[in-house]
Amino acid sequence: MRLVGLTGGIASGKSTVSSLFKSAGVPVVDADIVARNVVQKGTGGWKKVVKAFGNDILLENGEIDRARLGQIVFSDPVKRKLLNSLLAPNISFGIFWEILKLWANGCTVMVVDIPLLFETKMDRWTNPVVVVWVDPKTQMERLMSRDGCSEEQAQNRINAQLALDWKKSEADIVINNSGSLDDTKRQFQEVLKQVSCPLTWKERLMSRDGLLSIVVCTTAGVLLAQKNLL
Ligand SMILES: CC(C)(COP(=O)(O)OP(=O)(O)OC[C@H]1O[C@@H](n2cnc3c(N)ncnc32)[C@H](O)[C@@H]1O)[C@@H](O)C(=O)NCCC(=O)NCCS
Ligand SMILES: Nc1ncnc2c1ncn2[C@@H]1O[C@H](COP(=O)(O)OP(=O)(O)OP(=O)(O)O)[C@@H](O)[C@H]1O
Repeated sequence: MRLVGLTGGIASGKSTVSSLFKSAGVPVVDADIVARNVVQKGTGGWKKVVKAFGNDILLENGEIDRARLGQIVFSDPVKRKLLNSLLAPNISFGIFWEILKLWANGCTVMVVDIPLLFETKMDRWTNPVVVVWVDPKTQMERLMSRDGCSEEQAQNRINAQLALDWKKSEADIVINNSGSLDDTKRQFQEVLKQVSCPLTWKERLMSRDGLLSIVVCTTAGVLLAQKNLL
């Protein structure tokens, strides 16, 4: 199995690239969706967050007010660390579960879209790591325009993550998303070729069918050996 790590900075274009992967038939595990699911009303994650941050972060219907919680954690590193530590186990398990389901379905190449891939050190489980990079000015403009936030709020969100240039330096593959969507799509075609190249023997062994072959061969070997010994 090949686990492709997809990461970048906030509003650098990860979701845009992950949609391209999905359109090309490559399944994507989206950590932002997992992170949303684990704090749905009544879940264990929801209970932990409400206990730590109080009822003030709830909407009238009892769901978490994400905008409110975002304002709190993106302007206070201590509170952000608290939220991260509370949710990390739930998010990691959720991601693992989604990967396991795809693996059990026989999927051999999948993408995990994790904004905090390097920050959470999950990059050690993925290969190759694709970083979606964007120049700082464009990142700021796109973030402010998409989220309708001020420059200060946008800067706080950018500062909450490791520097995008550093992530770029650690990447196996970089997609420069500073230009047009067509430009990104062109780069994506090359990336798709790279991530779809034949699996290495290690990746094959890690896939469902590879592991099944090992189990079948080992069982047959043991049975044969026992028969010969009798
Ligand atoms: C703070 C919250 C409530 C804000 O929700 P909101 O709907 O406004 O944003 P959303 O979840 O769509 O995240 C948007 C982007 O913000 C960035 N981001 C989210 N959480 C964090 C964080 N803890 N630290 C740094 N950046 C973050 C990511 O780039 C993400 O793609 C939410 O992001 C959250 O619960 N974060 C903690 C969970 C987490 O770590 N998520 C990242 C998945 S690896
Ligand atoms: N090449 C592009 N040209 C113009 N706009 C773009 C381009 N790529 C992405 N965008 C826009 O920039 C914004 C951020 O892109 P996107 O949501 O894909 O980023 P992201 O990295 O997934 O963000 P987040 O970290 O918040 O999840 C979106 O509004 C998107 O439509």
